[in-house]
Amino acid sequence: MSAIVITLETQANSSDHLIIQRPAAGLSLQGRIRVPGDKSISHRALMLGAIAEGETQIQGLLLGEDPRSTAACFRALGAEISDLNTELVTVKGIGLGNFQEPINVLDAGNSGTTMRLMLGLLASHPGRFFTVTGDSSLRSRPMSRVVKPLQQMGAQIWGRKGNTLAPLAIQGQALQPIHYHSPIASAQVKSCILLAGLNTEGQTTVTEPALSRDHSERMLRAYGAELSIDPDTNSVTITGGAKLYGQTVIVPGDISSAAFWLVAGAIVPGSDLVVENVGVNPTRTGILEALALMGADIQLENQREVAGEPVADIRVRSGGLKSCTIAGDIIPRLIDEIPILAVAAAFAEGTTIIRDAEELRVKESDRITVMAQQLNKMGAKISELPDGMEITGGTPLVGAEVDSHTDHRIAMSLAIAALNAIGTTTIHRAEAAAISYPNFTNTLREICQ
Ligand SMILES: O=C(O)C1=C[C@@H](OP(=O)(O)O)[C@@H](O)[C@H](O)C1
Ligand SMILES: C=C(OP(=O)(O)O)C(=O)O
Repeated sequence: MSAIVITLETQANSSDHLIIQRPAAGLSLQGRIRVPGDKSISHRALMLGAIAEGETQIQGLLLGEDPRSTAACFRALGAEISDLNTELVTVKGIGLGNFQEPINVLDAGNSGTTMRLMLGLLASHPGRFFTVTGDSSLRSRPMSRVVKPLQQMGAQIWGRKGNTLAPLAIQGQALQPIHYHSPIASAQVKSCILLAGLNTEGQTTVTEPALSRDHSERMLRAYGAELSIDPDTNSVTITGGAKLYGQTVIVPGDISSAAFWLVAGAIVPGSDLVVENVGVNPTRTGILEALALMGADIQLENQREVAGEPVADIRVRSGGLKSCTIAGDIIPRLIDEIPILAVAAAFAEGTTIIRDAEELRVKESDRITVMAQQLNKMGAKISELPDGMEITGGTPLVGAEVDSHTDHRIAMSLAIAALNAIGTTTIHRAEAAAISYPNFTNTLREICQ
């Protein structure tokens, strides 16, 4: 039985080709693995640590490019953040309202979360001027979704294309509280307004059309903010002016990263994998529900609560998958997992429909178009819908030359598809994985042994 060959080749332009040569038979995935820290929680631990009084200690921080961008921005705003490459990261907070005016542009890199959440804080710091930018992907992503409500609070923000695109310039102001009815279920929009509200006298409320991830709400409370939540209307109200105090944050493994292994274990015959220590906050577990609908054999073991977030070990064993329909309120609870869900659907019997996911078009890439194009190169049958995809599974995939379009979730989803495709797949620009999962290729090798 020949083994799988996984090669990472760095090109002259310093981008990587990930080459996966799958054996004709005999591959199964085995082992107990861990995934890196949750990206959403990592950003928030750094940000709230920076605006709190005293010291925050963070265990298990994600060392991906995105949280590194957050750390760099908040260092420039005055917080003392220790070396990120250590087991315990400490943040010496400067207290709410105390940002220093950075002497240069704040660079959020590839991270929408960094830019949108930070904008809420910057806009509400009177007397300071800030400029923010990002990489070419982030500079093309819509910022009006946060700029508009911040302007309703009195913020002064300027940007390209009618203040909708970064680079943005912000003249900090004392803001007015609002009740904002967000047209989209977005944790970034919700968190931006809550952070602006934190630094604004009075009560600021955000209502969203469906519940998005609630890490900000949980962590703001833990740091000492006054928050009330109305689950019937998906509304959160924050009372401005509270002092935050440094906390110990233990970051669980990221379910969005675990999703790659859950799908890999479900589709590669004979597999039995356990992903340990994964955050299973109910606002993030849509992927588990979707895979259950598809008939995947997934079990939660050792369920517990760690530092205010539910955590479990997740076991997956391979088995035939069937198609399903994913739409409506579940979408925000699995938004980042749709690329890998498309891979699962390509191996499932029947036609899977994904709808209400137009947000995918404004992520790091247009994830609807890119996933359809790239997986179709491998022989998948995916047609685009304006707000999703129609995926007819069951035909074997074959190795091909594919491209991540510099989108981390696309790079990793294509690698998992390659594990179950006949022959050799080359993923161009695979280095994008480091945005949220720096050790992805090592874990891939580990479970294929
Ligand atoms: O708040 C967060 O940490 C995130 C919210 C989501 O974005 P939207 O708020 O744009 O849906 C998600 O896609 C992103 O990866 C992380
Ligand atoms: C969309 C994502 O992140 P962000 O919006 O923070 O760039 C993601 O991680 O898939």
